[in-house]
Amino acid sequence: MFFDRERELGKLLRMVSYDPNMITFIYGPINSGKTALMNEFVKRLPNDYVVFQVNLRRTPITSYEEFVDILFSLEFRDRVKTLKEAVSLILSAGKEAFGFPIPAELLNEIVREKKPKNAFAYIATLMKEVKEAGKNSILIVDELQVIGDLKVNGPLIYEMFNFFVHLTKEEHLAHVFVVTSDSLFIEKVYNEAVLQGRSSYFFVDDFDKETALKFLVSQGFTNDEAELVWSYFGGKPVYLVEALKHREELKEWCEEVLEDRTSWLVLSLNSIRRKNSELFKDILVLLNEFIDREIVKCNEIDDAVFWAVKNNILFFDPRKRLLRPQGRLELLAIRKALDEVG
Ligand SMILES: Nc1ncnc2c1ncn2[C@@H]1O[C@H](COP(=O)(O)OP(=O)(O)OP(=O)(O)O)[C@@H](O)[C@H]1O
Repeated sequence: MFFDRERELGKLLRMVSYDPNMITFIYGPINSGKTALMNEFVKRLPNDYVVFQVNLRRTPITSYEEFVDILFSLEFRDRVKTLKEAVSLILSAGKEAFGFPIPAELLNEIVREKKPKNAFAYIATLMKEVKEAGKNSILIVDELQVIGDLKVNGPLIYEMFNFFVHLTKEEHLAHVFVVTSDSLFIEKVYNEAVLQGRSSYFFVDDFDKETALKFLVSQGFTNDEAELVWSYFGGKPVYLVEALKHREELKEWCEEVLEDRTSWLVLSLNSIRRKNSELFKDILVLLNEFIDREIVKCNEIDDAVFWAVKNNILFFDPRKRLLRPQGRLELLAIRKALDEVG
């Protein structure tokens, strides 16, 4: 059951009705519904689009071979002998193509030579052929940051950024969407010279109050029940969906989830206190800012901010340079945890 996001869907569909020009980074707090939104977007695309999804979160990627494995998914292995056959397979597969079909011989060469450029050149050629056949390519990459440390003749991520610029601004071959919840990654991307003037940012936030309440009421909740859920979880879709399963003992369930999140935070803070008392003090000062505010200005990612963002307690928006809890649950957990450790 997919709910709302009509404004976001309208924007995305409009975006791809023009020639590709920029890489679009889809970002936002954790579990805000980025993946669900992109899935719905794909469903609503007209049939003259071909969507290639590269999901890097499925398995850990620690080598070039593993990266190539994800790119050229097993599903299409050994099914084509030539580029022409690969293109036919894509065109006959419908709107969603999972991975890029590639002749086995070429794949072996790409793995042997360890030159990501060759893999990307092959994909660009495929997309060119797709375009000549009258279809528009869309590339959606989920969790690109997982290859952040991977080096294959230099950092692989830069090779990918260059490839995305080639597909968009230079050749207008494909719309490229990079989806991530990692705001530290977005911060790096935002300051990356190679991406200046070549990327745009699309923010997917939790539902606002009106939408969250509408969703819950549309699923049979009373206004009071919906208000109660909002007071614990704000508009975080994942919890709204979970709340539906706990209607019989709603208040207890809300309290339990908050208790769990608070205990986890107290444990993490106590562990930091033992290991690094200076950092612990700085984190306390930082979290104390949220005692009477929900959002604060942040100009510098110091160690305390880094820790809180890395551990998904806070979310940092690099464009507005704002820091806030990942969701309402985290805001409440911070306030309770400070009572215990402070
Ligand atoms: N528009 C929506 N309508 C109904 N349910 C939704 C919607 N968006 C998200 N959800 C629910 O919330 C869950 C989490 O959403 P999703 O996985 O899309 O978040 P995400 O932002 O991609 O997460 P991550 O932070 O892990 O990248 C979904 O599995 C779904 O149950």
